[in-house]
Parts: sequence; structure tokens; C-alpha cells
Amino acid sequence: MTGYNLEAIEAAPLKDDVDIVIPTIRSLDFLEQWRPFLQHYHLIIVQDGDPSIKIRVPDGYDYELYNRNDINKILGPRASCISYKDGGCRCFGFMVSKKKYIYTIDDDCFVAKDPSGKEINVIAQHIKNLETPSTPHYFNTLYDPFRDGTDFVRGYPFSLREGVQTAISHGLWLNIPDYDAPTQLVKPRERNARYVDAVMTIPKGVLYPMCGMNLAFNRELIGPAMYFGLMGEGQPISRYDDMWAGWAAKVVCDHLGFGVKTGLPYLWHSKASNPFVNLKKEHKGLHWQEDMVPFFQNLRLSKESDTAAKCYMEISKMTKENLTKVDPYFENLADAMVTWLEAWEELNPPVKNEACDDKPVKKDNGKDVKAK
Ligand SMILES: O=c1ccn([C@@H]2O[C@H](COP(=O)(O)OP(=O)(O)O[C@H]3O[C@@H](CO)[C@H](O)[C@H]3O)[C@@H](O)[C@H]2O)c(=O)[nH]1
Ligand SMILES: [Mn+2]
Repeated sequence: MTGYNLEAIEAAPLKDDVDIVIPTIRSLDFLEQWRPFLQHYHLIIVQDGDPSIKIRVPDGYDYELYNRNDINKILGPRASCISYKDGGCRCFGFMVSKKKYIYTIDDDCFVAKDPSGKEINVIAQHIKNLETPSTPHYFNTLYDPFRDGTDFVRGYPFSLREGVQTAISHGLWLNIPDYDAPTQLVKPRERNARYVDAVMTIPKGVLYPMCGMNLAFNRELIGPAMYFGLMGEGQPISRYDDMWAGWAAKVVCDHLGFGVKTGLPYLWHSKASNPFVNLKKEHKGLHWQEDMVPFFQNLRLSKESDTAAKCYMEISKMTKENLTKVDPYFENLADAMVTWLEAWEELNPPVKNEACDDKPVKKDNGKDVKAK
């Protein structure tokens, strides 16, 4: 497919347009190996667990680091919507970022190699995925037609070849696959060595289990719908943070006409989590997913919902109406979704037109800021 200068996209890493968000309860030593690919980017590190622990960021990285005390200070009572002791705390980083794109990665992930032995530049591939259209309305059997060396196949309607803007790029994992605890327990030695050289659009109306380990998205298009839920300490469920975000964000993308791609790039996941501990954290989710998935599959948004934030507000109401019968937890989750939206709006005030009004309009972290 021509018309998109893929080489130019690869050469320009868009370093001023991407923030890298890392949730961590461990160490950041994994960043040493990522230097050639990540050091040019700004990091937003969300330190989970005990805030008195000092974590070291490898020299040379440009970063902001937030622990629980910082989250409480910045969000005040609204900090209650950010999960504690769950990787879902990463969404705080999405909220404080001001960039167009987010790339989020776990702290037990390393650089993978393609079958030729070349190290994979994850951000370059995610940017390609995001900066080229998706094709959610009709499946191209040669996968992403916007990659070099391929195109739309015979029988692909010309009226659909323009595609739609891509909002989410979901990358995959070599070595330890993203299995749930029961699958990990029955297949403790399973490793993924299968590198599939493919990127594909997930069709409109089809949901998927989104993993937060190697994920990029366009924050301007979909940011408010990328809430990783209320999980972890004090909650009956953990480790469904990315699933919740993925189901909701896909429904919002389908409604707003954005696309979601999955496939390349791969990274190397060297799993640090324990399947027995995970089973304890996940077991309610394993039951509830049988209700959560049909809930999202049947959800229809109104045409008045024409932004990600409005869609997400509607989803919070529907969550309360439809899932509270599954468990009272969903009432708290629905309230947390509203709190998340309020906090998002406070930190990301709507941009006003300077020509109409140049008065200071909003407070941003306590400071008056002019609308840009
Ligand atoms: O309490 C916690 C636990 C973890 N983190 C950070 O979150 C990521 C992922 O954690 P981990 O590597 O333990 O989990 P996996 O099972 O390997 O990964 C998958 O589980 C998903 C559900 O949360 C996650 O998105 C998947 O990638 C690491 O960076 C931990 O340090 C945390 O902050 N708080
Ligand atoms: Mn892991």
C-alpha cells in the first residue's frame, strides 16, 4: 500500500509525541537493556506499593516518578479511583501525560529479536501501526495492507480502502505468554517461540483480551476510555485492569469509528508473577468475565456520545445498571469510572479557542494556565 511513507515514520521516532508509562513494584533495571530504543523518550513511572521505598531510575533517562503519596497529593479524594497494589495503577500515568501517544510496558519485559536476529524496535512498530489506518469493516486476508510489501487483496471494496484512524496498537510477547493463572498452572513450561510476522485490525463488533504489557494508544482519541479500573488492595478483584480497559476502549473505538490493531511488535516477557498468587487475585474475574464480556458485547452507545469521555460516562451508567446484579463491586467500579473522568478533565482541561477568549480558564495542578 503506498501513500504512507513508512520509512520516514521509522526514522522519526516521534520522541516529542510519545510518553512511556511504566507501573512498577520491582526494579527498573530492565531499562538498561532498552537504552537504544527507549532512552530518547520521556518516562512516566508509577511506583506502586510502599511509597517510602526509593527506586532507582537508570542514569540518562528523562522521567517523572509518582508514588502513592504523589497520586494522593495531585488527585486529592479522587485518588480513590487509582488502583493500589495492581498494575492498573499505570493509568495514572496516562492521565498526567500531555502527549499524543502513550506506550506502556511492564518492568519484566526485555528486547526481543525477530527471526533474522535483529532486535525489535517496539516503539517504531507501534508508531507505524498507529500512524497508518485500520480496516475494521472488512477483513484483509493479507492482514495490514498498510505495511510495506503488501496491499488490499482482490475483492476488497475500494470504498473501504481508506480505512479509519487507528487508536490502539496491541503488541505481543515472546517467551511467557499472557495466560490466566489456571492456564499457567496446567502448562507451567509453556513458552511462546512463535514469531508471527503479522499486524491485523480487530474487526468492528469483535472484542479481545487486551494486555497492558506492550501496548500503545492515541491518547487524544481514546485517553479517557483507557481507565484500568479499580483493582488490587481493598477490592475483590485484581489483574483484570487491562481487560476492563480493553473491552471498554474497543466498544468506544467501534462507536467513534476508530480502529484497533494487534500483532507486531513483540517483546520478551520474562514473567515475574506467581501463578498461585495470581489465581487468588484473579478468581472472581474468571467467573465475572462470563458476564462482563456479554455486557460489553451487547452495549450500544447513543449518538450523543461523540467523544471518548462522553462514551465512557455512558458506559459507567450501564455498568451500574447491568453488572451490579453480578456483584455489588460493580457499583463501586461504576462510581470510580466517573471519578476517573472528573480527574481526567481536571488534569486535561478542554482546549479553548484563543481567538475567542484569552483569560486564564482552568487550574492545572494548582497553577492558572491559559488555554492553548
Ligand atoms: O501490585 C502490583 C503488581 C504489578 N505491578 C506492575 O504491573 C506490571 C505487570 O505485573 P506482572 O509482571 O506481575 O504481571 P504479569 O502477570 O506478568 O502481567 C500481566 O498481568 C496484567 C494484569 O495486571 C498485566 O497488564 C499483564 O502484563 C509490572 O510492571 C509490575 O511491576 C504493579 O505496579 N503493582
Ligand atoms: Mn510480567
